Amino acid sequence: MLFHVRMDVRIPHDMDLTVREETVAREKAYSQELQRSGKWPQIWRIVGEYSNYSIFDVESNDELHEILSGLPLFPYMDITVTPLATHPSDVKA
Ligand SMILES: O=C(O)C[C@H]1C=CC(=O)O1
Repeated sequence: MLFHVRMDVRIPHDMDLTVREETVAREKAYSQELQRSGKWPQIWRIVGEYSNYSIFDVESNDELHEILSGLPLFPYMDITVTPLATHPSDVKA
């Protein structure tokens, strides 16, 4: 199942710098492990924003929720999930 996910990062300005750097480093490692596994095949920075558009390829809504809620930055993100279906005009389908 494919999902389009928008993540808007909203780290509080008063967060301790060391905690912020450690959390962002853990986020990067978590994300890259999922990218290597194939569960998170695409991630794109949205120009001019601390936000990304991502594609997830997972087995279920529950799996996606588990992945997203495990993001170290999850408490500091607004997340919008859009389920994707095959388009009838897609030449690859
Ligand atoms: O920077 C972001 O867009 C937030 C987050 C998603 C993956 C990652 O490494 O950081």
